[in-house]
Amino acid sequence: MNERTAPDGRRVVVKVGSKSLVGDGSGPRFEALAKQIAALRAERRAVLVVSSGAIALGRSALGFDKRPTEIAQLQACAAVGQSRLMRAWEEAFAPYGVPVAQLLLTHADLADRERYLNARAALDALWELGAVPVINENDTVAVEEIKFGDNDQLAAMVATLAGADLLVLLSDVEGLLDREGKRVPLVSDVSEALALVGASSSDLGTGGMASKLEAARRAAKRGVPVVIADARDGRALERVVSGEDVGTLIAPLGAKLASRKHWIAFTLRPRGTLLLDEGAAKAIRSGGRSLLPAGVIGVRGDFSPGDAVTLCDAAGAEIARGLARYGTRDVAKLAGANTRDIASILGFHGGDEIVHRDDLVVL
Ligand SMILES: Nc1ncnc2c1ncn2[C@@H]1O[C@H](COP(=O)(O)OP(=O)(O)O)[C@@H](O)[C@H]1O
Ligand SMILES: N[C@@H](CCC(=O)OP(=O)(O)O)C(=O)O
Repeated sequence: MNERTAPDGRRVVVKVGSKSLVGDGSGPRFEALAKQIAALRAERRAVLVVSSGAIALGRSALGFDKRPTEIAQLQACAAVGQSRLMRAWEEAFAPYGVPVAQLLLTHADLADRERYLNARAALDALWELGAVPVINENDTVAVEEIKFGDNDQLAAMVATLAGADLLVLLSDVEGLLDREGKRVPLVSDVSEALALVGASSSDLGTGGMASKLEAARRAAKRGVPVVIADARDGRALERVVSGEDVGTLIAPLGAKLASRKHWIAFTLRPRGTLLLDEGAAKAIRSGGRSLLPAGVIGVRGDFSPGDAVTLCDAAGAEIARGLARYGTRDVAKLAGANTRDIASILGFHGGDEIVHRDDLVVL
């Protein structure tokens, strides 16, 4: 596929990287973005911003000349920088009379289905009331286990949460560049595109191009097209939404996963691994089947009933993700057993399946 078509941007998530917001000329960046977003709202589009930059802004306010490495210091930078970041957004939107709303999220907020749905309702209410939500990770309280990874991943999760039909990742590059430094307009195979990627050149951002492509892969599974575009172009967002050939479009391929299944596979973090024998691996791969105890040959990790687990074939290759009906110890006892023996092995019966097909996503 090498032709681009205009994305249907009724609901648009725009992620802006630290370097773009806090590097040279950051004042005009906030203003240029606010102007474009206000114009999109006037066309009755719903827009939300995932904004990085808290740590970078806080770090200069606190006098660090390099990014600190100690977690507590990074958290302090985020706490100081976040309010400056919001002030910059508020000032940029003020001329258009657009209220901005701060949402700080941790992964734990989205890993709980009820909190996830509450966050979705809050976004809908904000849009209905005419505000522009500005989302960042709650870095001040987010320790390693509850981190999203980086804001590219946060943006992909927020795009599916918000039911977006377009995700724009703005960075300080034209888009994905090939080995000759030329812009790649369209990516249909993320794994192939990843081969082009080197490390990020700055100590401001955390993601790099690989992270943007991973985020795009994640969003594409929910049918959301992603464009990586250049924040240095003051009209980039406008151009992307109107379908101009700028940046790199990562087009969704294949069937679109249902919202809950996407959440199981791409928002939840697997707490353990189930190893399957050949027959079970085949049955799961072909789709539409539950995992029964008989096909389990090994279990790793520490999970409870309802936690996400990853399902691997005997060679360790990941096949699927799903919600376990039993915890680690019980799965270990049930491995290889016949379904009718579950109650006698465990002393209770929590369901015939280790992972029910309704809770299972083949990758
Ligand atoms: N093939 C590539 N094409 C474009 N950029 C690349 C590529 N490989 C690595 N990069 C790096 O990725 C960076 C963008 O990621 P990052 O620094 O995390 O930005 P942001 O703060 O906007 O998230 C670019 O500035 C560039 O240094
Ligand atoms: N949440 C952090 C940003 C983390 C991040 O992913 O940064 P970037 O790679 O610049 O998008 C902050 O506000 O500083």
